[in-house]
Amino acid sequence: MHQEDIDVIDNDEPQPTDIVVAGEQRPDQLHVMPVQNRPFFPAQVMPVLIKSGDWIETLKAVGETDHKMLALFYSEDFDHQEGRFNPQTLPQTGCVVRVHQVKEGDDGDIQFIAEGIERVHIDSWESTSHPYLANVSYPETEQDSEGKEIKAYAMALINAIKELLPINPLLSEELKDYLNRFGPNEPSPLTDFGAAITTAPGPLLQEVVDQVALLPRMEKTLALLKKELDAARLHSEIAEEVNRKISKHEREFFLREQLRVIQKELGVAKDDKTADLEEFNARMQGKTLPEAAEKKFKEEMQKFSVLESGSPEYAVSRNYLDWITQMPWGIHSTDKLELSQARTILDKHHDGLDDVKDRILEFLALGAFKGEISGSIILLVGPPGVGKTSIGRSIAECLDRPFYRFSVGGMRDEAEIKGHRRTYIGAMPGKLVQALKEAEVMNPVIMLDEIDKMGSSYQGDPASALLETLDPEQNVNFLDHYLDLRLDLSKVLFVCTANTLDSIPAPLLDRMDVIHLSGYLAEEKLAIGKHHLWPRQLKRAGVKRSQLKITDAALKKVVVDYCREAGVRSLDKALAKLVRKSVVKLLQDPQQKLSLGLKAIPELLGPAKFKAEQTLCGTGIVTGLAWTSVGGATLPVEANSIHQQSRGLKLTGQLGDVMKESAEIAFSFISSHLSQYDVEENYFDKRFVHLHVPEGATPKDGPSAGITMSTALLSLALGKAPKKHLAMTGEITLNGYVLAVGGIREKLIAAKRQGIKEVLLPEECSGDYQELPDHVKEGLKVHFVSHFDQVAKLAFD
Ligand SMILES: Nc1ncnc2c1ncn2[C@@H]1O[C@H](COP(=O)(O)OP(=O)(O)OP(=O)(O)O)[C@@H](O)[C@H]1O
Repeated sequence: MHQEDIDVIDNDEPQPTDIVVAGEQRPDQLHVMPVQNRPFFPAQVMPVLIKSGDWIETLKAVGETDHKMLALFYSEDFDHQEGRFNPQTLPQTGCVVRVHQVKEGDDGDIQFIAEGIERVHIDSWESTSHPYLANVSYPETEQDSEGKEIKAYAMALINAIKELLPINPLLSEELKDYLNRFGPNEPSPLTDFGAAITTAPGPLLQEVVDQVALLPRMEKTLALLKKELDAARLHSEIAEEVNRKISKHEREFFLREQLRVIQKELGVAKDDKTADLEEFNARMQGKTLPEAAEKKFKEEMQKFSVLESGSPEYAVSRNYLDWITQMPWGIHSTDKLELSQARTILDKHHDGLDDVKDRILEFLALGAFKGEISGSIILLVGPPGVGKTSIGRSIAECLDRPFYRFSVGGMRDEAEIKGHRRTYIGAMPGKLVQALKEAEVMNPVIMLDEIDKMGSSYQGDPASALLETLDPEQNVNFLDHYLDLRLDLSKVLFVCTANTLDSIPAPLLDRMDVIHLSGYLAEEKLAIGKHHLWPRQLKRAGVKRSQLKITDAALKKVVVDYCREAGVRSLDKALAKLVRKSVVKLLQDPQQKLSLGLKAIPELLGPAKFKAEQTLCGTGIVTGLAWTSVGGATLPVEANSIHQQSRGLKLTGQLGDVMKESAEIAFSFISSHLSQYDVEENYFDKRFVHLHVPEGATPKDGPSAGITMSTALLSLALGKAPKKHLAMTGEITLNGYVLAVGGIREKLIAAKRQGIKEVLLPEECSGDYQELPDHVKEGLKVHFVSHFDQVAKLAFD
């Protein structure tokens, strides 16, 4: 601001010699000027700024006087801009000041230095417009500085001011000015000075100005100073706290930065991006990439190197490079194709399963002959717990390849096989890429579990994606959407597992070498339990073989009375339970040696779940054989005549459509051929027959109970029970021909489990039967039939 001195007014700096001793010069008339914000105190020397040019008149008038004095009055509602005020609203007491150094700025502001002298009262007004002039009087302040109370207050005031000084360093300047003008023992100026340095609001300060009497003034000032002190203390505490917090953060930041710089200087660490780039390059050492992949990798590295590390693109690119560089490009494990060793490995992990092992050895032999295993997919089908997964694992061990297993059961999204496109947030490669990454070679054994339970949804059909993946013609160029690169999967050996073939899409099934694993016989389970499951359970529990034993008879009891399912999983669980319960006993006396005998089994496992053979038998009751995805089962069929009022057939037992039709065919055939079997021709004409297949709650379907239902109806008509310990399976036609059915092996195993001695099978199944291992055939008398006449003969003669 350009400032221009106004020559009419004395421009001297206020000098100590200018001090006006009260009473020395007391004009009766003074010009009056209001001040905003806070009142002026007699002990102050302060610049005063006025925004309106109108007041220059007043200041000029003051300049023309000898004394150069002006009365400043505090006015709450005075507006400098407007320049006017209501003289009636001024407080009672103001302050006489001497005016120095009046300066007028370009923008109309006026500034002068006011040196406070003493209190003043307005008695009457001479002029209530510019320049304002009033008749004034000067209230007397008693000067009893020796009074005890006053001295005490003065001390208290000095102490409070002293305390304020270090908290607000600006005050030290003001104190210096004050001490230049007054001695430390002048209580009135001291009191005014004390009030002036507080930040109390204007009205409170005016109360101090109005208070002419010294003692109450000191009291008021002391209260204001104490308040100021409290506020100042709180303020400094807060400031300190904030500083402490900030400085802690700053300290950490600086230390970290220093550490980073030092590490960089020492070559201990690089910045993240450089480290990543080096890591990615290092990972690619020794890998042979196809040309397209190499190009893509280089492009992506180039892009990554210029990306800002905070950008979202950076994270996407880094993730992509992370995946690409972890792929085992060009790395293959060398197959071990020694058949004798393979046999040893298979035998080590699996009891029985000779036919399965033979098939696998044939498969490996073919590989050995060709020099490599490629182009075939093995499908292991069988009920749960028969060792499909562990056979798969053993194949990998035989070949000395890494093994990776994942379940495709319930998979509904094609992207799980082929990956998501990179544009999606959180995109990931498909399972096969993940498998290769994990296996670290391009030719692992990958097991796809539960291939029969794959779903499909609007997100695509994973079965079709799998078709492409497994097809040796196509998987040389398998494309994962995330990597967007062609991978050669033709060297991977895929082993799939399923419980049933029915739900596997035909084109997929077509590409696979199917190996059946049917359920185990009791003797096989016994051997598996003894040689594999029991030792494994002991090992898991950390129990020595010598500490806990199980007799063969006890193990057999567990197999026969507690675990009759096709696989050995529940046997494994039962053995685990035996070990668990025995460990509790061993803990009580670690030295003792336990041997679990026949008696211990019900004690530890509870009552037997299966009772001794109780095949239903009698007139109208025939045992059939069924196949389910969890193994074979015996299936009794009951026929009964309810009344003789009308002809009719009622079917119960949760039968499916095919089975219902099969029952009707059986009924039609038997009723139309009764005379052939020495029963009166119209036996069924006036009989209402009920055919039931227990267990009623289990849904059943399929045509394979055709001859069983026919035999049950014939037995009813003949009034004669069929041979005991006989079971049968076969579809029947309307003319009594017996057609082939599936699952012969499982059905025979189930028959043996139930103590069946004789079985009737369709003639067409004799081929399947011949292929069965001897131990399955052993102990069963099998008859092959092609027409129901033979069935009737064998069942009732
Ligand atoms: N023949 C066998 N000899 C030794 N152990 C066996 C044999 N068959 C199965 N087991 C054991 O039984 C357990 C269950 O086998 P596994 O998990 O391979 O069954 P799975 O057929 O794959 O069943 P799921 O269809 O339910 O996956 C495994 O611990 C396995 O080692």
